[in-house]
Amino acid sequence: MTLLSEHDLLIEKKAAQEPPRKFTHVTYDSRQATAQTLFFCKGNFEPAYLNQAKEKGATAYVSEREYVQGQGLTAIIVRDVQKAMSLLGAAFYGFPQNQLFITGITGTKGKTTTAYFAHGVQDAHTNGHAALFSTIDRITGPKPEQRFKSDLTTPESLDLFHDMAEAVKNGMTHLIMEVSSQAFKKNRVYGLKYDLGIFLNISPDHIGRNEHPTFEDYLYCKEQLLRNSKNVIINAESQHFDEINGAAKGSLMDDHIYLYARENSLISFQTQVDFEFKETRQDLTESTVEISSYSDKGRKLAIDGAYEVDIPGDYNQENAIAAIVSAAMTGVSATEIRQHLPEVRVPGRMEVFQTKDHGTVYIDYAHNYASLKSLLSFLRQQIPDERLIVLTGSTGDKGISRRSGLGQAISEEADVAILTSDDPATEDPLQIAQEIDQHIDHDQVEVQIVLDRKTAVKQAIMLSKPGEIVVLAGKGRDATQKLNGKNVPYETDVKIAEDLIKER
Ligand SMILES: CC(=O)N[C@H]1[C@@H](OP(=O)(O)OP(=O)(O)OC[C@H]2O[C@@H](n3ccc(=O)[nH]c3=O)[C@H](O)[C@@H]2O)O[C@H](CO)[C@@H](O)[C@@H]1O[C@H](C)C(=O)N[C@@H](C)C(=O)N[C@H](CCC(=O)O)C(=O)O
Ligand SMILES: Nc1ncnc2c1ncn2[C@@H]1O[C@H](COP(=O)(O)OP(=O)(O)OP(=O)(O)O)[C@@H](O)[C@H]1O
Repeated sequence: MTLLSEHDLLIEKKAAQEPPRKFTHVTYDSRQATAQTLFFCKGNFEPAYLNQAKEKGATAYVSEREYVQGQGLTAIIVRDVQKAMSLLGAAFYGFPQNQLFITGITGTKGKTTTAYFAHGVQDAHTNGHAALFSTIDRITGPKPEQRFKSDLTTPESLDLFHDMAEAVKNGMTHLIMEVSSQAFKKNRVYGLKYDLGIFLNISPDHIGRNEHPTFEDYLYCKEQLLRNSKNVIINAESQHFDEINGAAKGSLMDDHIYLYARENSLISFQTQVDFEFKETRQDLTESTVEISSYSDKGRKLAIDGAYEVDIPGDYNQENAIAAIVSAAMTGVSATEIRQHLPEVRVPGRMEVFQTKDHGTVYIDYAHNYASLKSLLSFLRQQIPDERLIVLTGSTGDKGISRRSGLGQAISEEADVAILTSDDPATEDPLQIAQEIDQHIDHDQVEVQIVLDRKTAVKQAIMLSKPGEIVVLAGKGRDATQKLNGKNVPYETDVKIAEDLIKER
């Protein structure tokens, strides 16, 4: 109760006749309640869930209002249940964050890739004692059963602190986690402080029903990482850099803010950054970047010199720089970083497959303007005179602005577009494809609509000739399709492509 009062969250506590002495479980899902559970009523909650929680043994509930269904239980009425849940969750699991060096990563694009880079290097440095909470998977320990698939980029607070506590129990000393703007908006990470926060970039995305009402709200939520970190690393080339840097300066002294930018970028002439980097070699599969430090605090990290990045794409160099600086700040030497960075691969991000009789196939997660544009313009530079064939769809029920963005990126860079399904959810995939198509310049790009994704993948590869590039965008290694509102198993773009390539 003290914790809630300190944060001005407690409105009232109504104790049951026999108030609980202790709790052995906390949950926000009535189906998971057991004896002596503290139950949280949040989100699209239905009062009947409280009946179920009570039947299963819950002894108290936390909620923004009192429910008749909660009669007989201790009721803890709070101003904001999500905030209360995060604080009480951390306390229930013994404040596991205090025993981990936590690196939080935010940005519209590159969170997962940067998290994998940082994790790969920190895990090697700590002999397997770095945990990872990413969009793809969560790693809470070194054993295979301590690695599982994620459902959200940043878990609900109770799950977050549960998994952190597991990581501590499994001997982990470091945690690298992606922090989505939704996590801040929904207070999944309320009260959590990061040892290090990385801000990669921001561009319009995640605006709409169930997400952010405006871009300003999206930016404000992302900036919370800077306000809750002890040290921050910021990509100075990000759009809205002045606001982002301003948010960092609002809560941190300059000594705790590390800025990086590409050499000769506009911002590198306007602002004193701590690190500049330049590409010294790049091809279709890898690149080399060279870092130079330009401040005392930058020089102290001793990371000047060349690094190999074995995931293609110039934007992955930016992601790698953030990971290199962050690793150095956690005590990893430049030699170790140089050794382990090239070993990192990210499932479903820039995976390259060579065919015998057709083009080179890239499987990537790009699914909005910013990411598809970066990907295609990188590939276009590599093959200025050959055809670039792109397969994409766009998700239903969210990110509506992505449809025009994808059409625009295709018009600017591609020669052929195959429009298909990508989690249409409850929407008609044909209509989504037509919406993307409306934004494609038909004088520049030949368009085909093939709604069955497996057929579309095969068609895209078969259409290509040696020297050309096929991009299968949007799904990475996703093994489900959301069709007609249901999650249906999907072989994955990777498996379909591999099987076809084996045959050809
Ligand atoms: C809008 C939003 O944030 N929704 C999240 C939220 O939903 P919610 O609280 O309304 O939960 P709900 O599923 O409607 O159910 C209401 C409550 O009743 C409970 N319940 C339900 C059934 C029952 O029988 N008994 C019971 O007690 C549920 O456990 C829940 O506590 O809490 C759920 C977990 O408890 C999340 O799964 C869900 O994320 C939805 C699915 C989602 O897609 N969110 C996206 C937008 C998201 O958060 N994405 C970001 C990444 C975006 C980015 O890159 O920026 C992320 O971090 O993943
Ligand atoms: N720094 C970057 N700038 C622009 N595009 C990028 C950057 N890094 C990665 N991408 C593109 O975005 C896609 C998604 O990358 P990644 O999964 O690392 O980002 P994310 O922030 O975790 O994305 P999401 O929020 O969609 O899960 C990649 O497949 C690539 O096409």
